[in-house]
Amino acid sequence: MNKQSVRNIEVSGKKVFVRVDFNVPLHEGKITDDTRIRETLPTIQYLVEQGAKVILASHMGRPKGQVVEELRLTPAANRLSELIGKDVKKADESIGDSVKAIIDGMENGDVLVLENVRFHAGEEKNDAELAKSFAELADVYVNDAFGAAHRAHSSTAGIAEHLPAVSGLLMEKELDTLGKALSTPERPFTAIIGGAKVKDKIGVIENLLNIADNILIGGGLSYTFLKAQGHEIGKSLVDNEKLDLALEFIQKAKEKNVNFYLPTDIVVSDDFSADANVQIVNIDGIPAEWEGIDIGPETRKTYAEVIQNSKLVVWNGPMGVFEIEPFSHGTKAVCQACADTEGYTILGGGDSAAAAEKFGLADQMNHISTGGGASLEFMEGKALPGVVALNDK
Ligand SMILES: Nc1ncnc2c1ncn2[C@@H]1O[C@H](COP(=O)(O)OP(=O)(O)O)[C@@H](O)[C@H]1O
Ligand SMILES: O=C(OP(=O)(O)O)[C@H](O)COP(=O)(O)O
Repeated sequence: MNKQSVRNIEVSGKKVFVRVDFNVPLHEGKITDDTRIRETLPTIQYLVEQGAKVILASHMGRPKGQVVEELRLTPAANRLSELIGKDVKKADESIGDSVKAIIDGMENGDVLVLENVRFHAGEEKNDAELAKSFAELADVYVNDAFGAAHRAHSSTAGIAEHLPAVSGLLMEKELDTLGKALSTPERPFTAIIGGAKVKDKIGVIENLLNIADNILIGGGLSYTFLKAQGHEIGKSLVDNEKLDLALEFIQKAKEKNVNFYLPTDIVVSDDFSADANVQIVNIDGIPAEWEGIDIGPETRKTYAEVIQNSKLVVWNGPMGVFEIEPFSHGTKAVCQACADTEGYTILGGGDSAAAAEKFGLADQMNHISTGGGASLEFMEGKALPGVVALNDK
């Protein structure tokens, strides 16, 4: 990576503002998955060991510039304290005199979690005044929030104009792993794209057509392609504005000798529930009132074989509605193939990571990215504002 890391600068005795992504899932005030907090521990522990005053800032959810009680960072601070076995202070604000007073009372090696930065409306606008107010709290800026690196906000981009700005260890690991894998991919390189966010994900396929050997399409994304090819897709998820683009991608894949796989059979259902009627049909047999909900057994077999024979696999997005057991088999088969292959496997996207956890296969992936949108934008070849803002080596 051509950006300076926290290991390249002196932090001992310094006030270090660390932007982390503690945007973890919460249910009734309890954290249901603390992966993002655990993944930040190497940076936090490094700074504590170096005797820095560690000031952590994060967003949580999308409070739109208002104080939303349920989106405070208190549960994250408490969880962090348990994980590092050390008292963690928590501020009720993220800027201003009250925060400065807390920081003035910090000893070297102390850790403070600021309040949700998105309680200030300026954060998402990359407001210059807010960025200055964050910068006033510290001597050094560290960005370890890979999950938010695709956002140009005051705490991810603007603040870097005022302080020496370097990457944290998680940021470095994510960029190195994704960067190495995609710049000189081991071949055959297979990309698997699924999930429901058709608009967000279709763009990544364009760049993958330039670098992958095989592209496997599944999940809700499939039906836009199948419809574009003239198949009846019933009530399946579709983005009618992307039909031409879908056809263009299929054509480009042919020109570039990329093997572009679409499902050949589908699990369809007449309702979005576990006790719905279910059928397995080939792609010309989707009944008009039914919905495609998972890839079928033949597709699963084909996809698993491609994955087994790959040297690099990048997977983003489930193959079906895996949350409901009868529709989880496609995602499970792909996940199992990723676990079994000797190739290097990279998994991105919150739901895909949750699926791997659910099937007990998460620890068999080589890298699970903490960024969904961020890893997608990285794969699209876009510059990430939170990285661009850091000091070059
Ligand atoms: N055929 C389908 N129809 C509707 N929803 C689907 C289908 N296949 C998968 N999904 C849904 O897609 C969601 C995940 O999509 P997405 O957010 O794009 O993935 P990720 O979080 O991994 O990036 C899951 O909740 C899953 O139920
Ligand atoms: O959870 C996140 O995004 P992700 O679900 O795409 O990984 C990040 O914390 C960014 O959050 P945002 O999409 O509200 O800017």
